[in-house]
Amino acid sequence: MTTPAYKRVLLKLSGEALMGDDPYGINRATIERMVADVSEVAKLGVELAIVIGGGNIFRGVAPGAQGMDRATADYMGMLATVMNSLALADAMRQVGITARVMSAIAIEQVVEPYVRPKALQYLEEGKIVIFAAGTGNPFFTTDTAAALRGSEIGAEIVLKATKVDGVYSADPNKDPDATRYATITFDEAISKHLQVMDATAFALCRDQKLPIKVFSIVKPGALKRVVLGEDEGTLVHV
Ligand SMILES: Nc1ncnc2c1ncn2[C@@H]1O[C@H](COP(=O)(O)OP(=O)(O)O)[C@@H](O)[C@H]1O
Ligand SMILES: O=c1ccn([C@@H]2O[C@H](COP(=O)(O)OP(=O)(O)O)[C@@H](O)[C@H]2O)c(=O)[nH]1
Repeated sequence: MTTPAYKRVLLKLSGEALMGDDPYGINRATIERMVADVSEVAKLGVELAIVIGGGNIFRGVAPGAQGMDRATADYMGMLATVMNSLALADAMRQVGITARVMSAIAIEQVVEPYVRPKALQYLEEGKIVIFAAGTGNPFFTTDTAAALRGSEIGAEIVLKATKVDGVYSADPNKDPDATRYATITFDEAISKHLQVMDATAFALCRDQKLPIKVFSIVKPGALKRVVLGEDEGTLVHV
């Protein structure tokens, strides 16, 4: 089966996963592998928009940010996502994929600003759009940015590629007895305080009836399996 289950998706890539086994920063082999996964899916004809996090860079500067004003630290985090977006777009360029980076905060000499109709146009042209700088607001996360942009562009689903292979009854990195859900409702995920995504992102997707698939960013072929509608990860639904 090679028919994709979706026409347009919003892919959220973990920033933290970009560092691979390094203590922080962008691991070359890791970003190349992510691009290879994305490329496979793009070849299926799926329109792809991407939101990438910033945890890999921000973790590196975090010791110096201790005691910092929260909003200022968050702006630094947003700038980290801009760096990751540029690195991702360039890694795509190197393998012949056309990507456009659009930023939620104005830094016009570096990347073009986010303009919704322009983003829609790029997607229709088959280009990959990378949304940088999260929502552009402090006190939010890139997961919420994924929910927001996913809603704006009319994506059929938000695909959260992260370090775990789905939503568990508790944080699997802390609780060895945690069990994975095949599917879970937004209300359940919110009421059980499952931390795999923040409540703002869950609530926005719930209100917009935009399902989320949580799956592993490290498992080979997982993204393609998800896009083909195969049994992979956890579906969060209304
Ligand atoms: N109930 C849960 N199910 C799955 N993962 C969970 C859960 N609770 C907490 N987590 C943690 O959430 C992490 C993923 O969320 P997050 O830190 O936002 O990652 P990302 O870098 O993808 O944005 C996982 O690595 C896992 O340790
Ligand atoms: O709309 C947003 C998106 C991100 N951030 C900041 O950017 C950081 C990096 O994003 P995130 O932690 O979501 O990335 P990931 O977990 O994927 O590495 C966050 O911690 C926030 O400090 C923010 O302030 N507003």
